[in-house]
Amino acid sequence: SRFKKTSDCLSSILDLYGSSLRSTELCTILLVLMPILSGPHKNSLEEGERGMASSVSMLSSSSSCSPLGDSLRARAGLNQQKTAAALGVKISEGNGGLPKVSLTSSRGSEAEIYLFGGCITSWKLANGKDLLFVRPDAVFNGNKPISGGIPHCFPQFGPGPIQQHGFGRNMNWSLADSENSEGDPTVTLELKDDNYSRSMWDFSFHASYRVMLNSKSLSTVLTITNTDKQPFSFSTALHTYFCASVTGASVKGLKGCTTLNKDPDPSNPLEGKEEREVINFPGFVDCVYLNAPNELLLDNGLGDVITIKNKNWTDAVLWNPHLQMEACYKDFVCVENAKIGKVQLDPEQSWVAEQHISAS
Ligand SMILES: O=P(O)(O)OC[C@H]1O[C@@H](O)[C@H](O)[C@@H](O)[C@@H]1O
Repeated sequence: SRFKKTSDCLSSILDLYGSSLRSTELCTILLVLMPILSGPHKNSLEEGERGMASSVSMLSSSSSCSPLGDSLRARAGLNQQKTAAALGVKISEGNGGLPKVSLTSSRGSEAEIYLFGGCITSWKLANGKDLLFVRPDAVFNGNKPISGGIPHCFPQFGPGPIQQHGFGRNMNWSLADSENSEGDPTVTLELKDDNYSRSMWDFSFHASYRVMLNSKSLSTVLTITNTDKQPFSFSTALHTYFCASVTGASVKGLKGCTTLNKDPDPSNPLEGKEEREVINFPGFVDCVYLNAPNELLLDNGLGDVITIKNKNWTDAVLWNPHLQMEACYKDFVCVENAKIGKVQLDPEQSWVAEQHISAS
């Protein structure tokens, strides 16, 4: 419904699905759209919308992919028996050839997720503004975690016995499912233990990460399930990098929380209490907030106020590296939903946490 001209609709369909359409499917779409383009109602938006709706329903019931699509689907871990990705969900090669899932809402917002690390690297509103930040030193080589967007810290926030922030951000997640509800796409990614994870943390687990894009919000549900025969415990976080002007950025909602301040000594955090209503980023900031409320407000200093709501992410972290990252510290702040205290799971038990970020 956002297209004024049916030809714009057609070119958008081709952009989104061109590489995965069979010629017969393409012909069907053209057959539906041609009468609208050339017929008596060619200037009628209503007719254009109807034409688009029927094309769309055919696309979503399509189940075939081109060879390129098949190889990407395989790399994405997509079950070959399943139908093609849902409307508004596209799998392509991203930076460094890594599989990338692009979400496009019919109301114009967009998001990108790299399966490597299950990392959401971009969340754009309909006006094209990206609210997430990827550091200029980020590498997309499938070895090092992607520095930016929303990396996972799992099964350790850190510091701790295994690598800083755990291994969830440098393993390949797979795309388990995709759907579309009234124009808004949702995908579910999955991660399971393998030899690499077991070399550091010898447990069998299943992680599911549901990502829902709406016109003005991006929501995630993370579910960790113990698939082992013995109990395990973990800590975790969504290490969200937001685009910001660091001199104008501020966070509200943390007054009264117990703080573990890693400044000046990260290995020996100082316990305290947050007294400020509005927290700014005047220099190096690295602080854990225990028992944080389930709603924070981030003014990114760039004209957006972002509401960060959560369920069951009991803690929060603010981080800006200041001069430790001279090249980019002015352009982002991290506001992280976290679970710093260990979650204990018995076999077959699950832990679920939701994050909902929306912009106004
Ligand atoms: O691993 P990254 O993305 O560089 O982030 C590192 C930082 O992540 C923050 O969450 C920690 O509180 C910091 O102590 C740490 O330095």
